[in-house]
Amino acid sequence: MTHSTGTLYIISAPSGAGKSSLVKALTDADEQIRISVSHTTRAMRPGEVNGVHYHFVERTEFVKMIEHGDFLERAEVFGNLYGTSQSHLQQTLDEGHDLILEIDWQGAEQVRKLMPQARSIFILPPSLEALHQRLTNRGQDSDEIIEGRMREAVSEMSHYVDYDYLIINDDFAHALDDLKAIFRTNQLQQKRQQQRFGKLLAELLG
Ligand SMILES: Nc1nc2c(ncn2[C@@H]2O[C@H](COP(=O)(O)OP(=O)(O)O)[C@@H](O)[C@H]2O)c(=O)[nH]1
Ligand SMILES: Nc1ncnc2c1ncn2[C@@H]1O[C@H](COP(=O)(O)OP(=O)(O)O)[C@@H](O)[C@H]1O
Repeated sequence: MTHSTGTLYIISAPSGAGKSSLVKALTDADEQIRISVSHTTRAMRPGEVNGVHYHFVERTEFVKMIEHGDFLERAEVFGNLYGTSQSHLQQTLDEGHDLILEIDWQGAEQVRKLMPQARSIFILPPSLEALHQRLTNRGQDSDEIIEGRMREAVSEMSHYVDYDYLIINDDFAHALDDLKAIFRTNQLQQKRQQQRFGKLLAELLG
């Protein structure tokens, strides 16, 4: 009997680098990979759905959740609170699903300490100009918000060295192939470990 647990992935990137688009394309192609839905106090964007893109909550509710110890990790980003709730996280992994946390570098530091087996991926844009262009083309944030995100981008990007994998999202299809290869490689490693574990257990049990 082997026990198959999924892998926890942390994915970070400066706002607008293409992290959500890449993760969506990855999970559309592989239904065993799940995305964790964070809680946030930021305002909902047009087209966003509560409970799908985020759990949108008031600051008072978020603070209550902190006090109850509901979060695995949390951080203040661009003046809003974001956090990963503990509920369902371990259950999803135990069911054998890989789970993606799309979180910033501060959250990544907290998760690495708590779950050192997590794999982390950083996504970079090809240039700051391209990043600005993508934030503008996305058409969901005001100029003021875009400028704020551009100011934070360099500081967020300076943390890429702490991650296991680095992807440059220049051509989308290439970046998606890189992302798929990371998951494929880890899934193979996981299978090998399970086979070794099964063999060892069979030997021990005779
Ligand atoms: N620490 C932490 N960061 C998060 C979480 N959810 C989202 N973020 C980060 O918050 C930042 C802003 O997210 P969002 O407002 O959706 O903007 P977007 O990245 O431009 O789509 C992103 O860089 C995310 O990595 C979370 O649960 N925890
Ligand atoms: N490789 C790419 N080339 C051009 N545009 C891209 C690329 N990847 C993503 N985009 C676009 O850039 C914008 C920001 O992408 P998004 O996934 O929302 O970024 P993030 O989640 O990192 O903030 C979106 O409009 C998306 O369609």
